Amino acid sequence: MIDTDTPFALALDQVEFHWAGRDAFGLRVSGFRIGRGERVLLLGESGSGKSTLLSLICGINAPARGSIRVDGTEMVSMPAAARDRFRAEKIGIVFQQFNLLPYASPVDNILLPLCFAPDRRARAGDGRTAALALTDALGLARHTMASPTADRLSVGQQQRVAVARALIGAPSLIIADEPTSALDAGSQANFLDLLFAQCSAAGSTLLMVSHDERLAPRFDRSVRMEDIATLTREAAA
Ligand SMILES: Nc1ncnc2c1ncn2[C@@H]1O[C@H](COP(=O)(O)OP(=O)(O)OP(=O)(O)O)[C@@H](O)[C@H]1O
Repeated sequence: MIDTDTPFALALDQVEFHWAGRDAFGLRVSGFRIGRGERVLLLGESGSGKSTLLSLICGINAPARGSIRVDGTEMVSMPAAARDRFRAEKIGIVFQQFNLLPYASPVDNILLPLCFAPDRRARAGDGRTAALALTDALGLARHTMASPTADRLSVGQQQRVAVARALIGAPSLIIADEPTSALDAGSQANFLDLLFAQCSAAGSTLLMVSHDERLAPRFDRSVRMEDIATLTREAAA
């Protein structure tokens, strides 16, 4: 459900970004907004800049100019350390490659963001109990969660641990970069059911990236990269 009292979970205006050393290659977004509680699918071909855009929204990279507001707070003007703390509190991220710590346990992986986010840690309460409640809801067996290290899990199990890590402590914005790409169609539908249910329970807004248009009907709205962003490429040599 969309909360209209606080209009935007995410607002980008006149954003311009260049990768270091690639001045002629840039990504521009004139305006993009997501309402609180919305579930938005971001579609785009490989190389269209989806992951780059997510890195800007998460504050991992900073644009050369423009405004990026999460829950009404401007991220672009923040010093890098403040931006890192803000990201840990406000944004749960499911990375394309999951980025789990291979030699840490599944539970310790899930608890990791809470180390840098005191408000989120307080919301989670007892971290271990919260982590296991999430993984139960995401369909991970307790014996899987008892694995001493995350690298012993299957890809699908790692994916669920990565989602639990993003959701723990109910951050206001969940960013997921192609989290269903390793799943067959039946598992994808089931995974989205679980993800949506957990986002609703946490009151989190969801922005999910995919190149799979068939997922669009499941979302409140789908947006194509080419409709919100312009890529400027270097001239061919
Ligand atoms: N670290 C980097 N340094 C320089 N250029 C980069 C870097 N990361 C990505 N790019 C460039 O940015 C462009 C967009 O890449 P990006 O990964 O954002 O696309 P994408 O839409 O997420 O692709 P995919 O669906 O294949 O993951 C590519 O041309 C790539 O070469």
